[in-house]
Amino acid sequence: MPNLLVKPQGAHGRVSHVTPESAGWTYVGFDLHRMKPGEIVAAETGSREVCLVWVSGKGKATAGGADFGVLGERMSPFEGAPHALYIPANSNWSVTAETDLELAVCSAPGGGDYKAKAIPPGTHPQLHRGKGSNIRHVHNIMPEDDNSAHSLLVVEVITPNGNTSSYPSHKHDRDDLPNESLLEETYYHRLNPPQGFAFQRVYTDDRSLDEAMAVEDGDVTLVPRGYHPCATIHGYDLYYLNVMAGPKRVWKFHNAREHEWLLK
Ligand SMILES: O=C(O)C[C@@H](O)[C@H](O)C(=O)CO
Repeated sequence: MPNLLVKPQGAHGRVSHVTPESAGWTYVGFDLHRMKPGEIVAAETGSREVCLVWVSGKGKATAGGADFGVLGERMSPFEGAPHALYIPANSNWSVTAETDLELAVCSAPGGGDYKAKAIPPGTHPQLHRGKGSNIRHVHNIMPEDDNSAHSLLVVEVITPNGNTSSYPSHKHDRDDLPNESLLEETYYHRLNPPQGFAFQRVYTDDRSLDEAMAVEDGDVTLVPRGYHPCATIHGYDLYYLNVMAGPKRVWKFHNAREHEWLLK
């Protein structure tokens, strides 16, 4: 099985590159580009649909021949909501950086009759989940109820320092609706301030998979199956961007029974 902790390669250009082949799975792809003003990244989508997320910085976008203008507002993922752009399969896109730009390219198998669409900040209200030291702040970017994609689900989460998230432990690794859906998932992690770290455990009930990872700024983690809670340490907030996809565009998770009391 591939290593579940993917470190960035350098500080400029395409620093993270996760494909279904490299991850040893079927659906989710994730790239992270760090661009300088004037640099261009462009691609054909082919059989996959794509959601571009302006993690930080500004850039001019075109998709499928349409001009979407300059997108991006925030200069840090810890400040406000993101701009994003959905592009269906069999199309193309380009982004020209106007400032230093941290651009995420989230992808999954395409299909259906979907149109390229900008997703500006405020499209989905910010959610606050959990209680006490399990409070975290959620910006949905492409949630399942928006009916605007074939298989991609995209969300970002801020976990304040000292808190947990993706917790109590839950999983989504069985195609058994209405009880549970099967979704692969990537996490793109940022820390504030950046010298910090956090932890993520990926594990199954039988512990045939059980990895505890120290996560640093810019790391990507892979969740092929199993529970995947995160924990931050005092002084360091954690941002992550999740990409999920599977055979059905439904996020139906199963809570670890032994921790469900925390929800009562
Ligand atoms: O609520 C959270 O803490 C975020 C998680 O739900 C995260 O998006 C995830 O684990 C999705 O399965």
